[in-house]
Amino acid sequence: MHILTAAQTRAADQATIQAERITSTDLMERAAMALSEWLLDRLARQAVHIFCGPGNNGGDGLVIARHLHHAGHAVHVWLLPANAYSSDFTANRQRLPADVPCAELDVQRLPPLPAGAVLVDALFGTGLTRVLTDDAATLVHYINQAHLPVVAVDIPSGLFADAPQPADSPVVAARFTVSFELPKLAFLLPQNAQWVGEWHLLPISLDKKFIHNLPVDNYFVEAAFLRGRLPYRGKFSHKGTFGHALLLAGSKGKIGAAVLASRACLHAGVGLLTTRVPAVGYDILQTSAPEAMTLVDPAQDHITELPDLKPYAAVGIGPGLGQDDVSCKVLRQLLQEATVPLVLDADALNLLGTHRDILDLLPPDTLLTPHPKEFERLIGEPARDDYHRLEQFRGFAQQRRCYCVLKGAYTALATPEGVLYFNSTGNPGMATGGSGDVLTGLLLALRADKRLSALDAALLGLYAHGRAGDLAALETGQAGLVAGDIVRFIGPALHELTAPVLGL
Ligand SMILES: NC(=O)C1=CN([C@@H]2O[C@H](COP(=O)(O)OP(=O)(O)OC[C@H]3O[C@@H](n4cnc5c(N)ncnc54)[C@H](O)[C@@H]3O)[C@@H](O)[C@H]2O)[C@@H](O)CC1
Ligand SMILES: [K+]
Repeated sequence: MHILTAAQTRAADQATIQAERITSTDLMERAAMALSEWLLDRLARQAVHIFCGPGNNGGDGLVIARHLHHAGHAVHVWLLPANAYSSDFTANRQRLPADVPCAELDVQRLPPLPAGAVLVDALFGTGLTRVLTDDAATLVHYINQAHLPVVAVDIPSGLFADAPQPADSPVVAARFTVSFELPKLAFLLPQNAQWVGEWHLLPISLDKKFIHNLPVDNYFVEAAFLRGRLPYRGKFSHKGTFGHALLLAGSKGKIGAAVLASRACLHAGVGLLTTRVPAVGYDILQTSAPEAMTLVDPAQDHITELPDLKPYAAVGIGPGLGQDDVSCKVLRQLLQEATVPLVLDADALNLLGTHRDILDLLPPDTLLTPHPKEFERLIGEPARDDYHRLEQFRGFAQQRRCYCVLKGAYTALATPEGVLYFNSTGNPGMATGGSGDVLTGLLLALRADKRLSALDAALLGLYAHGRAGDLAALETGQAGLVAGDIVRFIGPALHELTAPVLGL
């Protein structure tokens, strides 16, 4: 899915209106009708108070009021006085049945809101041009202080759709944000979670061809986006078809990371896996991941030597590696000698952050998987806010010609071309030790598969990781989920993504 800017969203609305030969009032009716049905599916008998601004967001609110009223709900409409109103607002103001209570708000004397009411925020949408002040700001504070559930229409009022805003800007804190057709960048950033709440998208048949041709820097990745990218396993496949991967992982006390990454790699369909561990890990790995071949380092507690790289189709390094100087030498040597795809995680990234000269050795198309703290160490500069972090992240991948993953609720992938892909799967249960090691193993398996491009391997890996976590949580609950549960569901998650034979 494309993630559009506010300006592109307006253009897509206009293109749809022209292509379908409908009016903007018709499109508003379609959008607000969909939202009314979304509300009707969830409302019990609560009174609904709808706050309408002067533009088309307010127009949506008026249409919703009409539909809820016709469905037999008690609806109250509150209008924010303004000097001018949009034509679709005015048209729908006139269509509001006379028996729906509708009043202009006097911000000096705001009415008490009844306990148990549901509030609909239709004050401002994507037409917001500046931070809210004066009456609009007073109204936002009043809504937030009511401590009643708020459903925001399209976007919480006061929130910019795709740009940072000054601290302390008044923004409605919604429990639900219900938007149309495509997600907005603002919904994906942790700093906005307090306002956006749980967001939902309703399809309104915007012009697909127009949207497809719009140049965008950001995508939201759902299953449909990945359809056909993971080829089926042909009847005459053999181990060599899926590649032989090498994993360098583990140090004393952190052999579990090597085990989890190895098991994830095996369950993601790698042809063969060799795992390099220090001697302390030999028995543990042989016992807990017997399908992996174990290549023991001469040292007891840390990896100190790089094995011959010739047999391998891809190499992963980092989980539980430790940050010993000798291991750093191994990393340096790997970056200098490798001619196959690399996956770098955890301590490998921390070592890059503390020995910044090795960053220049990163081969093109290397896949790095930092979480925000590791990313900050990697670039050596804290981010001002989530938007700034995204731009640092995009810039890093472009400058280093690498694929970089930024782990979080909507894990993002940045490409060497500077495009961002936000993953849609996963749940808070996955915020648990070892789930990053699982991701590394999974990505390593997909990078060893020569049938996949670097981009497809990364996108499929991120999606399958989150999906495996979602499937696991159905069984364990989120709190009960441990990284090993994610491993168990990698197979089913990849199976869902696999292209059918002959693409039919
Ligand atoms: N364009 C379309 O065809 C559709 C639009 N839709 C709705 O229309 C919304 C966008 O409507 P508009 O473009 O009219 O914009 P909005 O309704 O978001 O806001 C525009 C109004 O707010 C005022 N305004 C902007 N910033 C302000 C500020 N900081 N303080 C006070 N006033 C401010 C403007 O002067 C204007 O009167 C979407 O978010 C969505 O809810 C939907 O009905 C779907 C179809
Ligand atoms: K709104």
